[in-house]
Amino acid sequence: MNARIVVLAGDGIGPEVTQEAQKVLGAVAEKFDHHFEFDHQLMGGRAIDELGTSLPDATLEACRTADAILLGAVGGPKWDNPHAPDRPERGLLALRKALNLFANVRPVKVTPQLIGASTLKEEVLQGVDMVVIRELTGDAYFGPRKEAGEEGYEAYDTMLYTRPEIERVVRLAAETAMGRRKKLASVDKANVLASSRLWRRVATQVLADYPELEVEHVLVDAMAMHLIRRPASFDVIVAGNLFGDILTDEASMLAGSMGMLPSASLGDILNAQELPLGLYEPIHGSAPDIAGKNIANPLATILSAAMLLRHSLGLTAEADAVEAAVEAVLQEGVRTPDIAHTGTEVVGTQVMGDLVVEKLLA
Ligand SMILES: NC(=O)C1=CN([C@@H]2O[C@H](COP(=O)(O)OP(=O)(O)OC[C@H]3O[C@@H](n4cnc5c(N)ncnc54)[C@H](O)[C@@H]3O)[C@@H](O)[C@H]2O)C=CC1
Ligand SMILES: CC(C)CC(=O)C(=O)O
Ligand SMILES: [Mg+2]
Repeated sequence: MNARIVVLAGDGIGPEVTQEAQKVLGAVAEKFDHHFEFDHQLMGGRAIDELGTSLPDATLEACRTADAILLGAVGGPKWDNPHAPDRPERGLLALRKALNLFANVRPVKVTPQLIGASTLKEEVLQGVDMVVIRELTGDAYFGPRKEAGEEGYEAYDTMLYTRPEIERVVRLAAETAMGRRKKLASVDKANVLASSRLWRRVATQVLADYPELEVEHVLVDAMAMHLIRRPASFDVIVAGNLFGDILTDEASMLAGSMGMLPSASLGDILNAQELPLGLYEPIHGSAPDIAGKNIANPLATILSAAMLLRHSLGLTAEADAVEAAVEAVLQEGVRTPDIAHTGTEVVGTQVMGDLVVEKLLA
């Protein structure tokens, strides 16, 4: 097949990890006889530096007309001034909103080979296999906000959810759970927040259509605890934007590292007539502390590329092949520093990408 994939490398380790994922996609094209065009576009901090805006019009247009989008990460201390007219993260939020990518699907799976890389006990990690669906275009990230002035007296963000925004993401989560182990946990803070009380009411109404599902409503603070106490008991978790963002960084440590969790940001896939345009990115940020050192783990981005193949290009065998190649490399005991443990061989970002390609083409 022919496909145009927009690559938004971004800032920090973004270019390092997307380079490896592109290498793997190139190998997929070679092995399975596809033609992938990689269309590199500016977004985030580099776009602010070069074009004065975090989401240039040309980037948005290239994304709208692409078959799929692969993103590294944006942001960094260089752009942290609260009084600057634009911020790298704003471009990413605007892109998600403009493409109506309201569901961020974050699978969390514990690979047996990585249990030794975790600080958690083996009996807690055995059998962990969940999907967190994080609402992506609402909540405090998009509600009315006021930045503190120079005097720093007052600032606010507004947690705002509407009924349709909750309905569509909970329905997507319910359908996902129906195709899995039929268990769904909905996360909120309904004891305190009005937006969470609406979330719980709407979720309860939507889930009444799914009597086969085993449903639990969990307060977010308790969820932070349950995630590391009984992670294997969760199948699908649905949460608002802010809670889902925080809980998945926590959940990444079940898989061993932030460098291991991929994600797909999707729109209305339940009613789509054709393969959906999606944005695929690791859950981590631009990791300025390790940028430029060739030590970032590219596997989250490579696994995001596998999700891209599966969801936006419909290439299931190819996606499976990428995931199998990643597993084969881990099986051989090769690790980037973030997932290294006793008895493993430590390699850099580029070698890790090369080894995945080697396994894929073997
Ligand atoms: N989607 C995006 O573009 C996101 C951007 N950010 C931005 O990234 C910047 C840094 O944020 P942080 O809070 O430091 O979060 P971060 O996710 O970039 O890093 C957190 C920690 O995890 C480590 N880490 C992250 N990815 C890794 C990888 N692939 N391999 C090995 N170690 C990895 C980092 O070295 C750091 O110690 C900020 O400007 C933030 O706004 C943060 C999250 C998401
Ligand atoms: C950079 C932020 C907009 C979001 C974030 O942390 C994420 O998408 O995981
Ligand atoms: Mg995050």
